[in-house]
Amino acid sequence: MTDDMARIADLRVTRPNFEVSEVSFVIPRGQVVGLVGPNGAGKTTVIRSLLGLVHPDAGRIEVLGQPAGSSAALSKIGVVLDQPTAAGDWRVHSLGRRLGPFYPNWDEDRFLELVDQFGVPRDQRVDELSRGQGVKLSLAAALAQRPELLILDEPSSGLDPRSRRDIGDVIRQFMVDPQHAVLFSTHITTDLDDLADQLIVLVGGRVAHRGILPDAKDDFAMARGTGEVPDGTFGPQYSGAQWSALIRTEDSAAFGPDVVIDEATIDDIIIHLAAAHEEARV
Ligand SMILES: Nc1ncnc2c1ncn2[C@@H]1O[C@H](COP(=O)(O)OP(=O)(O)OP(=O)(O)O)[C@@H](O)[C@H]1O
Repeated sequence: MTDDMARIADLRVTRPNFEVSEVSFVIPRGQVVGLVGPNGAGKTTVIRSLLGLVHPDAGRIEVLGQPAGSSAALSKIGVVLDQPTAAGDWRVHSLGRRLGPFYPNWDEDRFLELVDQFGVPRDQRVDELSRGQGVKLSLAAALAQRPELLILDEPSSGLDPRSRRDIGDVIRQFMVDPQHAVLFSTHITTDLDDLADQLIVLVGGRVAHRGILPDAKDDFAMARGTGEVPDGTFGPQYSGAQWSALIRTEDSAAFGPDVVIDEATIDDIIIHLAAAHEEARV
């Protein structure tokens, strides 16, 4: 059995005003991979390519050694996409009966257990659920398929803090099995703390940074000072006379005593790499 759940190599997807380009990464078994980046960075496009819902212009994608989108690959993947489910007028409790036949490993008891655990009302119509309840229902359905790979596209947006913690707990429980893996795209980067093993930062359709957490954060630091912004900084932002910018941690010693250096958060990395990308475009 391969240790890699999925492999993406040199993915290119060309849109009229946008291109995902040279995106390569691996989702190893036993890892939670966090996919982050600003709006429009290409996260959903990469996820949809992994599911075979988007046909790449170039590159290779394999899930469990099978081509993306093949039934063999899809049968092992549980998905929560960033769109409401199409099962509008169905009742929550009937979802399992309707979806189950399409999934060979469907576990109805697990589905209803998760529905109750998440506080989703069993008798409610699916199209009358709140956004957060809809996400929880999708997650319950994804896990009831007994997948090996869980793909979550912004599951935490619209969820209250308690619900986000519940989702984190369910992912941790899923990851107790070392054969499992998760790809998790999010804008709430603190949700990746203590959860993600690997971080992939997409900016402008390209991988701007990738690494194993928590070290991936340590590759960068934040610098701030006044006056002219020194070379070796990324995406400076200004507040009055003060600038702040991302730097490579290994370059810290090159900045003089007037530059204050702090740790960078994942948000700092995204914001300043995106700003640097925008600067490079003009
Ligand atoms: N079907 C499509 N046709 C044309 N352009 C598209 C299509 N799907 C996505 N795009 C464009 O591709 C770019 C990347 O979109 P994508 O949804 O992958 O980004 P994202 O990182 O998931 O963004 P967000 O964080 O806002 O959800 C955007 O500029 C979007 O307008």
